[in-house]
Amino acid sequence: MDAFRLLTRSANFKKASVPTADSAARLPSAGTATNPQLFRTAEADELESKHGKKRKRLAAAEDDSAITADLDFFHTTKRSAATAPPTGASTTKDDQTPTTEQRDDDSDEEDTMDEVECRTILNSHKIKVTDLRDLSEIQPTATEKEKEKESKKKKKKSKKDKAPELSKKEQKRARRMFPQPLVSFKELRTRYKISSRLASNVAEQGFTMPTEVQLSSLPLLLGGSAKNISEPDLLVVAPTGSGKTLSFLIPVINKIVRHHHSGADEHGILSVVVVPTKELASQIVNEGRKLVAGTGVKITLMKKGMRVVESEGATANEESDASGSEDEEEEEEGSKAKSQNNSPVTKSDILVTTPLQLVNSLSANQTKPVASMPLVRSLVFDEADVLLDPLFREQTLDIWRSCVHPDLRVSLWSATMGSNIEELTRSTIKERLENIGQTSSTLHPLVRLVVGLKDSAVPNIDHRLVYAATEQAASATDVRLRPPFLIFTQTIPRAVALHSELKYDIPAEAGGSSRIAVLHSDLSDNQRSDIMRDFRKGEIWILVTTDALSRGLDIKGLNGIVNYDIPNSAAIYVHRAGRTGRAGREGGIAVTFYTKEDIPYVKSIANVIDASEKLRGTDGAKSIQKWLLESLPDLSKKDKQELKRHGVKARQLSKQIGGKEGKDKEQEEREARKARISTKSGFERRLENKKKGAIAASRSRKAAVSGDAVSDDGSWDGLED
Ligand SMILES: Nc1ncnc2c1ncn2[C@@H]1O[C@H](COP(=O)(O)OP(=O)(O)OP(=O)(O)O)[C@@H](O)[C@H]1O
Repeated sequence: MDAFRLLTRSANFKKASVPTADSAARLPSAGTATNPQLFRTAEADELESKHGKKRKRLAAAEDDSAITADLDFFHTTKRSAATAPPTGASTTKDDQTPTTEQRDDDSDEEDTMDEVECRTILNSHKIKVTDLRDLSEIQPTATEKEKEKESKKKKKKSKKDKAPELSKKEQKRARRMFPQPLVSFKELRTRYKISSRLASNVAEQGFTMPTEVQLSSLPLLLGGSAKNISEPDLLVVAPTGSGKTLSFLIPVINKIVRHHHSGADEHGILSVVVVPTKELASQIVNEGRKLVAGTGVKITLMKKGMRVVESEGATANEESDASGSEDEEEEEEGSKAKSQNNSPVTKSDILVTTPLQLVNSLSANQTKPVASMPLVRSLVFDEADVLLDPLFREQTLDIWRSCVHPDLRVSLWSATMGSNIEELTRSTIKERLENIGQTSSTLHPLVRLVVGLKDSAVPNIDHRLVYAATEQAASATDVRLRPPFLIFTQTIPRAVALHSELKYDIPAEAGGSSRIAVLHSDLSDNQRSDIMRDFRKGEIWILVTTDALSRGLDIKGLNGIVNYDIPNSAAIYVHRAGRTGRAGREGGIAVTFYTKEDIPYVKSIANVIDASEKLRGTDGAKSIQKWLLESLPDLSKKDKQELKRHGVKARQLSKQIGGKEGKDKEQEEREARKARISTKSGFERRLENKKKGAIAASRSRKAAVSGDAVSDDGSWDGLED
């Protein structure tokens, strides 16, 4: 396929190919205001503004219920007078001076919704909250009633005294929860009494209304919304780009502020956030730093060689000074320079890490048993399904088990979650408690929160499934993509090959090859972070990558993604596509090319696209036609697993290039030819080669006549002996 022609159609500065002002204004990169909520009804709007209005009287700030209010995606918003922290506020002591919000502390006390209102709002936002405890623990009174009924029946009909059994429907109903939704960020302070400094840091982000996952998870995690429910362990499935990061960071930070204020003489890591990639870890640390400013809470990115707990042989004077600066870089540099054993124990409250880095640190690079982290109260697994996938599972569970505090709460977050994760979570919670000698009666609830349709792509982006017959077949499509965008391939060699094929095609007037880069896990950490920095800054327009960047990466102005190779599973499609259309932004495009080798694997992706288009509710313009869905073959479970593990077979060869010893040169060349990604057909290349050959032959003939030797490529080869 003529990939570059397709990929850069809008990077070409010819007039005709530049998108119109209208279409450009709709693009994520235009940074226009948007409503970050994906699902809502007029009924919910009415209820939310009714409850919002009560607060408006008390809080002198902007109206939360305005759907069209400007969002500031580029962080140019200045702290407003109403939300600004007091001048000269201490950077370590929080909540010293009363702010507007503090004075409004009691404002929401009586503004409690009834269950019908809560239910209406949650349903309208497609939010489903389920208590996963045993039924007897959830509604002892209901079962008591059932028992009574049963015994009456028994008397009448003289039946055996059996335990009551609820129908599946009744069980589902009994498990449903309707926590009071958070209709505005100001409620964080007024109803949930979070730290005033944290509340003003949230306000400073300029967000006008909570997204679905925020409005439902924050009340659960901050407590006080669901009757008789203490802070639960939480399993969250919510769309990509829906603001899950803020949802877990706010409660984690608030808990630490409270802990600091409680006067507890404990210093060390209190919360751990585990994520699958370094890029995501550093992105979360950046988000976290905005939220912890001035709260006295410290958030740190896990780095190689960092020590996170006191291990045998470490002495107190090896610890870094608690009064030391907040400058993370300084500390990170310091820890890099020293070997792990004599480097100081990191003084941080929140650690953000990939599983392997933390396990290596806790086990002296896996030479000792994994040390425990006795103070950790909050453990967050972001992209939990991949963390609990066999690839990372053991490391993730090691970290979980190493958190031995009895009050530990765990939360698992992702846009996709296999059914096995729920069971694994349940059993690990029980096992951990048994290991630390707690009985199951001390179990707190495990709650599941689902926003929208489980495992589906966001409804606010356009999907294109493009058939390209073979990789070399030219494809005529009307897909327009405007940088910045990401291109995903199945393997590292394919990403490298595609990058080499495309890099010289960017016109010099557009910045040439510096506008395109390739990022994958074989690059060094520094190379990866430099590339990410330049991509975020807009210096790189097109980034070719593997699934290393398919999860979590948040670049608000990303206009689209291209699946140059189809994803290995429907879940990966959801995550790759979800790199665009963040926080409800419209205009993003996800293009997926498929060749005839891919046909057996396309159906699950077509199904995801179909579901997302149904969710959007638009009639007409559907990219997946019914006939296509019906004609695509279904994949067996075994084949699905095989695909997930190894990708499309036809592209596996490229993984092996240069990887096997003892291969003869000819074989390697043959494989390299297969791995090469070409924007020209084999026929075109053969023609070109013939032409080159003819020119070279003619030159050699001329040279022979004049007595000179010229090689095939026209360079001087010297005189023959
Ligand atoms: N209430 C809000 N209003 C507007 N934008 C928001 C809001 N909350 C978060 N955002 C922004 O939305 C973007 C996506 O947030 P985030 O990265 O947390 O998504 P996510 O749900 O973790 O996505 P993914 O599943 O892809 O990791 C971020 O740029 C964030 O700043």
